Amino acid sequence: MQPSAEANQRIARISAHLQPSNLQMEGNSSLRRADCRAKGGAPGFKVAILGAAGGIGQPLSMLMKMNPLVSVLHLYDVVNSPGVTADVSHMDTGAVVRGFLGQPQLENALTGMDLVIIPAGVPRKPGMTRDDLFNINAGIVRTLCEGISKCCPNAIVNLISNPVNSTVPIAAEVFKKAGTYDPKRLLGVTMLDVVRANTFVAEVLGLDPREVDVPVVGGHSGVTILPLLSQVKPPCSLTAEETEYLTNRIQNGGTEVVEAKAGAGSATLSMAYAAVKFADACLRGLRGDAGVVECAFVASQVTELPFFASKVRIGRNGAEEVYQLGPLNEYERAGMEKAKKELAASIQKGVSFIRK
Ligand SMILES: NC(=O)C1=CN([C@@H]2O[C@H](COP(=O)(O)OP(=O)(O)OC[C@H]3O[C@@H](n4cnc5c(N)ncnc54)[C@H](O)[C@@H]3O)[C@@H](O)[C@H]2O)C=CC1
Ligand SMILES: O=C([O-])CC(=O)C(=O)O
Repeated sequence: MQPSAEANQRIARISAHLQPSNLQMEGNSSLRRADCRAKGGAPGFKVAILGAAGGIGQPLSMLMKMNPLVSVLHLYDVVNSPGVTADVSHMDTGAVVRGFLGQPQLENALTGMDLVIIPAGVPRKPGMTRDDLFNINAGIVRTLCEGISKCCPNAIVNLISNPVNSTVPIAAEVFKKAGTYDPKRLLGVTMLDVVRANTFVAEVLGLDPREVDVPVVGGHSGVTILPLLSQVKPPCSLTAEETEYLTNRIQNGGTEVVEAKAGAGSATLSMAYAAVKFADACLRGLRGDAGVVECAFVASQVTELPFFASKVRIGRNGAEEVYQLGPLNEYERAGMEKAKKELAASIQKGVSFIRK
C-alpha cells in the first residue's frame, strides 16, 4: 500500500528533525524543545561536561546520562559534540541531553549548571610528563573557568584536565580575579589514583577491590601521588617490598596506560569511571546526604601548601571539611617531603600563569 500524502509529509518532517546537527543542539534545532513533551522536569541536578567529545568525555557523558541524580546534561566541546549528543540522547534514562558546539555556545552550555565537569584538553603521549601538557591545557582551563565565573559562579567544579597540580591553582586564580572564588566549590579530580590504589592493593591482598579503601593524598602526578598504605581499610599489613611495589605502581598508573596505548592517548575508560564515581559523590553531597567522603585536590590547610589532595567531606557547598592526614609511617613521611617539593613548584606555575 502507498503511504498517504499526509503520512509522506509526516515522514519528511521527522526525517528533517533527525539530521544529527539538529538534534537537541543549541542554536540550530529544528526540533524545538517547546515541541517536545519532555522538558527535563524530573528532579535532579544540572550537569555540564566540557570536553564531552573526547576520550574521557564520551564515556563520561554516557555514564552521567545513566546517573539518576542528573536531570539535565549539557555536552560541550569545540568539535564533534553534535554526534555525541545525538548518540547519548537516545538512552532511555531520565536526563535531558543538550549539545553545545564551540566557544560562542559556551555561555549557554554553562548557564544554570549545578556541577561542571572538565575533561577538556590534550592528553599525554609516551615520553611526556603531565607538566608537558601545561602550555596547551592552561589556556583551555582559563577560558572555560572564565565562562563558569560569568554563567554559573555557584556551580561545583570537578577539574580533570592535566596537569591537575597546576590547573586547579589556575582555576582558583581565574575565579579570584572575577570575584567568584569559593574554595569549597573547586575540586581537582584525583579519584583515579584512589581507584587504582584500591585495585592494586586488592590484587596483592587477594581481596575484592570494592571492599578496599586506600587514601591517596598529595597531588596528581608522579611522586606527588602519595598512597597512605599504612591506613588501608580493612586494616592489613604489607611487607616493605609490597609497599614499595604498590607505591610505584600507583604513582605510575597513568604512565602504564599511556605506554600501553602507545601514542593513542592516556586513561579514558577508567578515568570516566572514576570521574562519575566522584561526580556522583558531589551530587549526593549537593542533595544533602551525610557522610560523603572522597579524596580530592583542594584548597587546604593540612600542610603549608595552598592546595593538597586528601579526604574531604562533600556537602551542599562542596568540600565542606578537609580532613587531616592521620599518622604517617617513616616511608610515607619521606614520600611526603618529595611530594611537597614538586607540588609547590607546580602550584606556583599555575598561579603565575594567571598573575603574570
Ligand atoms: N585527572 C585525572 O586523573 C586524569 C586526567 N586526564 C586528562 O584529561 C584531559 C582529557 O583527556 P582525553 O579525554 O583523553 O583527551 P582527548 O583529546 O581525547 O579529549 C579532549 C577533548 O577536549 C576537547 N577540547 C579541547 N579544547 C577544548 C576547549 N577549549 N573547550 C572544550 N573542549 C575542548 C577536545 O576537542 C577533545 O574532544 C587530558 O588533559 C588528560 O591528561 C586524563 C586521565 C586522568
Ligand atoms: O597519565 C596521564 O597522563 C593521565 C592521567 O592523569 C592518569 O591516567 O592518571
